[in-house]
Amino acid sequence: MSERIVVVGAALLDAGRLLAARRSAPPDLAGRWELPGGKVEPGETPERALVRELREELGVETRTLTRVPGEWPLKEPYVLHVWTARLHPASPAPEPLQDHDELRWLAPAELWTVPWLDQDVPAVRAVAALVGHGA
Ligand SMILES: Nc1nc2c([nH]c(=O)n2[C@H]2C[C@H](O)[C@@H](COP(=O)(O)OP(=O)(O)OP(=O)(O)O)O2)c(=O)[nH]1
Repeated sequence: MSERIVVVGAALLDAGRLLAARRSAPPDLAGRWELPGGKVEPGETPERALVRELREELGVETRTLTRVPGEWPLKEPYVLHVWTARLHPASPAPEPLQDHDELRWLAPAELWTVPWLDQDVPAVRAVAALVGHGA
């Protein structure tokens, strides 16, 4: 039986916009857009994993808010869980420090203007439904 590994993704929200991140690696994912985040490590809560990953990848300080209902299969053995998050008021602005080569804050009307990873599309739809982002 294969173990599932949870990947946490952030629906990072600011002023009604959602942060999308373009992956720079690995080659089969590069150029497509995702919700920044990463694997939950053993013994770590998803919320802590998300704060850690966003600090490492984007250089930001964040607060995790609520789980977006649902889970989405990625390449085995990974499964994607998504949490809404916000920047701390004193956080630096996000920068693509690791894993990404471009970031974009998407207003509701812009949500589908980036080529999301195929496996992220249903997750982004669920985020849109939860936060009232035009889907
Ligand atoms: N973070 C993130 N990963 C995703 C998404 N969609 C998707 O298929 N993935 C895949 C890419 C990877 O195969 C896997 C884990 O993501 P990751 O590479 O960001 O995880 P990580 O930072 O913990 O990885 P690592 O470099 O430390 O090994 O999930 C998504 O929306 N966000």
